[in-house]
Amino acid sequence: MLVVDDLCIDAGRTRIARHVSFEIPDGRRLGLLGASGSGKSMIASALVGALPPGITCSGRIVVDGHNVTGVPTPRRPPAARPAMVFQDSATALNPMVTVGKQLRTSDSAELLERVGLRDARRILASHPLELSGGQRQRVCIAVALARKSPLVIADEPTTALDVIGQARVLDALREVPSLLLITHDIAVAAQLCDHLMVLDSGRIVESGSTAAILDSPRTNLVVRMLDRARAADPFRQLVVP
Ligand SMILES: Nc1ncnc2c1ncn2[C@@H]1O[C@H](COP(=O)(O)OP(=O)(O)OP(=O)(O)O)[C@@H](O)[C@H]1O
Repeated sequence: MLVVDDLCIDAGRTRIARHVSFEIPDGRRLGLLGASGSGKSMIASALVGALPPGITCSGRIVVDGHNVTGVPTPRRPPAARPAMVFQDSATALNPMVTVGKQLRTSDSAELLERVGLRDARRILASHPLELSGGQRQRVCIAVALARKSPLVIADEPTTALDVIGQARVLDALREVPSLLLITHDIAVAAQLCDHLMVLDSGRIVESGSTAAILDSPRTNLVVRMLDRARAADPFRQLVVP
């Protein structure tokens, strides 16, 4: 269980996140939505204690009963270490170490298969920069799954993928115990998440069950997101998972 209480994130005098509070009870899949620059990735970084230098936070982040505000993941008790899929797969992996060595698990081929990577032997022997962006993105997801953490935080995990790759990754993420999915795409969030939370300029402007938000959005921002998603792909229904 994750509890975030009154989280504020600041870059000097600029406030990036404003009094953000939410919970992820065990078993929940929460989608964090918002336009580019609204503060989604910064909130994710705060949750794993990895804010960039010069960025500060206040408030409280509690994971599995431990107050871990500002504490980097490796220094936390094991139960309070969410697995993180960072947005930039090129920098998230160590370029000098093969995928196989970074996955470090006996079921690595099966994990790669689960995220839609079939050529497991070649990929395990490759260094990250020998892979395509979409392959690297799926390796990052496999690395997060390998941690077997009760909570996975995935920041835009499907942006480099085609629709088939995207579906495989969403299926794999459906299996994790609890999930925070960060995305600007309400159609992706609606496919995977039972609850949604919408951020505008660092402030939560709407939150609730996916069904309630799709049925009766309360803000113009969400109405516009839904209109855009339906116009972009009229064949895909926005359905409640
Ligand atoms: N290192 C930094 N120093 C100062 N400000 C930063 C830094 N990194 C990001 N910001 C600012 O913080 C705000 C939130 O950025 P963030 O990356 O969290 O947005 P986001 O919602 O994840 O956007 P995107 O969907 O484009 O990834 C932006 O205004 C950005 O300019």
